[in-house]
Amino acid sequence: MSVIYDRVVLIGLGLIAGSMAHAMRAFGLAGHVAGYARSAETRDTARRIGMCDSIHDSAAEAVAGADLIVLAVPVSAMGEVAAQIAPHLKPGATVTDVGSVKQSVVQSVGPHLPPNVHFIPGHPLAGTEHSGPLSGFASLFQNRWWLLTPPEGTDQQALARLRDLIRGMGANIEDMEPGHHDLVLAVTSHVPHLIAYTMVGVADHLRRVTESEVIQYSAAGFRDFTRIAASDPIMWRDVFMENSEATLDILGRFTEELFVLQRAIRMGDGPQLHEYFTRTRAIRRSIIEAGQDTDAPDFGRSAVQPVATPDG
Ligand SMILES: NC(=O)c1ccc[n+]([C@@H]2O[C@H](COP(=O)([O-])OP(=O)(O)OC[C@H]3O[C@@H](n4cnc5c(N)ncnc54)[C@H](O)[C@@H]3O)[C@@H](O)[C@H]2O)c1
Ligand SMILES: O=C(O)C(=O)C[C@]1(C(=O)O)C=C[C@@H](O)C=C1
Repeated sequence: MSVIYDRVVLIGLGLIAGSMAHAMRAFGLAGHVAGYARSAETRDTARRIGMCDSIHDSAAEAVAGADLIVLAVPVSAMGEVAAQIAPHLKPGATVTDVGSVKQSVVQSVGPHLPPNVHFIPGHPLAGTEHSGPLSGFASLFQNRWWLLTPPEGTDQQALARLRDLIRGMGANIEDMEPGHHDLVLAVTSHVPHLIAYTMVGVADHLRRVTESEVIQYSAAGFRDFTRIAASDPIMWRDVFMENSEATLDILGRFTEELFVLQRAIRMGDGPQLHEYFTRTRAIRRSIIEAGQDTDAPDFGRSAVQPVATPDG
């Protein structure tokens, strides 16, 4: 593949920036990848593993002469970082971010940036429960969505170039309005994480009653929850602080549904439970058929299993 940007700088050197660095280098998408993180320990680790072509001790030095600047820090730190780099940006450069929330990033970053740079916010829908400079890997974005929220009047050339880079890392792109992004992600990512955190919290309380049983007999469903609930506490604190409105909206709907199921169980209403679970199973199938769950076994893509009747 050909070089899309001569000089890219990654601010924040964790899972997402590390994965971008590995992908850009593996696919030859950037002439030079520079990096900066606030903590000296993170910078040292990034140097040791050769994550980037150069690691800098100040954000100002890192962004000097860069064609693309990627903000890959927790959402609450985006505004502060934008203020630090703003006076040092090259005219005509593009600034993007990878934050999991978009409205608050647009509000906190946009006002700091000079009018002669292009700001195109983004969000790769790809991640793991791991964080930090050692957690990145080049294939993270393969066949994943990368949402962009370009403001009205965005320079089309700058946008096309950023899209080329993202496609070059293996992702598929969709444009969205920031408010809509935050609502969709509240449903598909933020509230599911909150539910996982809660369920593991419940089990932790129970563990004190049942001693080690929760761990010893941990079933696959619960283990999936523990993986999600092991995600970075700073990142997720920020997601809920910065996307509180959509999260509370979806959480309200979730609670209503939970009460419906709770009542069906209390009333012994098997048909209602069966009808509900049949609907949700169809959703899982459509995700697999759309190729969005790369971990799922192949049967989901090639054949549709018969739906069991209430009698089995
Ligand atoms: N982890 C995921 O699954 C995932 C997926 C998509 C998007 N995101 C978003 O990507 C961003 C980064 O997440 P991550 O998982 O790579 O996090 P991470 O914890 O792995 O890395 C964050 C990095 O930012 C640095 N940092 C923190 N505050 C800073 C500051 N003020 N100045 C400079 N550096 C600072 C940290 O030292 C660390 O190197 C977040 O906004 C997150 O919402 C995460
Ligand atoms: O796979 C995971 O571990 C993730 O949680 C990744 C995940 C998600 O799918 O919810 C988490 C947060 C993001 O902003 C994007 C992706």
